[in-house]
Amino acid sequence: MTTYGFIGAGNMAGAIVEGMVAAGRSAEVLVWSAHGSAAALAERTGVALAASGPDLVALADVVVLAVKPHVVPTVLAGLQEALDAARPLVVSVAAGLSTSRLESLLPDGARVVRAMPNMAAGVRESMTALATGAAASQEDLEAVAGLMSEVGSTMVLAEKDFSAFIALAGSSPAFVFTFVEALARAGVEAGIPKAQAVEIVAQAVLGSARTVQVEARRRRETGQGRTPADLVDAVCSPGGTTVAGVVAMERAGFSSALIEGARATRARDLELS
Ligand SMILES: NC(=O)C1=CN([C@@H]2O[C@H](COP(=O)(O)OP(=O)(O)OC[C@H]3O[C@@H](n4cnc5c(N)ncnc54)[C@H](OP(=O)(O)O)[C@@H]3O)[C@@H](O)[C@H]2O)C=CC1
Ligand SMILES: O=C(O)[C@@H]1CCC=N1
Repeated sequence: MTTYGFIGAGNMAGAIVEGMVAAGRSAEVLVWSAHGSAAALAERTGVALAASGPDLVALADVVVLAVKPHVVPTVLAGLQEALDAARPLVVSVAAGLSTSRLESLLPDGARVVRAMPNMAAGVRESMTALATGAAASQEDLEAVAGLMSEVGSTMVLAEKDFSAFIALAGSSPAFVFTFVEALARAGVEAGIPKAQAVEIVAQAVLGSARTVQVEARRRRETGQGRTPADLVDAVCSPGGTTVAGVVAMERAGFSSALIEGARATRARDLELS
């Protein structure tokens, strides 16, 4: 059994750990953080809490760094001795930190895999990108894919594309949550209670996403599936309600706003690195 040790237990580690617990793999998880959030996560989910960072490193086969990017150098500086002794596989989910930057902060020859998950890991629907560092093997990649595929879909991605990926998947749940909140507010304006409006919009988003996936699969397999643009056309009856809404949304800059959001996210990731 592989033991996955999480350093940092905030939003992202919390989502992955909750996904692992939902997958029945809580026995493989160990957590630690500096100021009490790991203790709270362990209490909430029943996973084991390490006594200290060095203890976690000594016990884990795979150490997952889930602290903010600017905290990673300090955390690794405090763990050098333990990392050098145990030589675990190190996984980072931090935005903006390349595998080569991570390797420069670790003992020589450290095996590093970079992962970019998203918050949907908590419901086992993350979209996670993976890239290996210079010393990591195919087996190392498979160990991390084994962890992340328990909490959603995974894809191996060239590291140069991670900034774009963060815009499309790592950060995009916040774009979608903003969309849900805004559309639900429109429902409230029209007289629907907020909780009911959120439930309605969430199911509409879920169903739309599933439709895109099913059509994309059909397109791959048979060449017949519809693209997202085809699906927009399928909902827009000529002279109907939807096209009136889509035209008004585009007049207000909906597509441009999303593209600008993705560009700013990508630019910020490049800036962090
Ligand atoms: N949030 C998201 O949707 C996503 C986040 N990420 C990446 O995940 C990483 C974590 O982000 P997120 O979970 O949102 O951040 P949070 O602020 O929610 O969590 C950060 C965690 O770091 C811990 N921490 C802070 N300082 C130290 C320290 N010196 N030693 C050990 N642990 C420490 C905190 O615990 P304590 O206070 O107890 O020390 C806390 O549990 C980031 O690098 C981010 O780029 C990647 C994809 C998506
Ligand atoms: O906002 C951030 O920097 C992190 C990385 C991806 C999602 N949250």
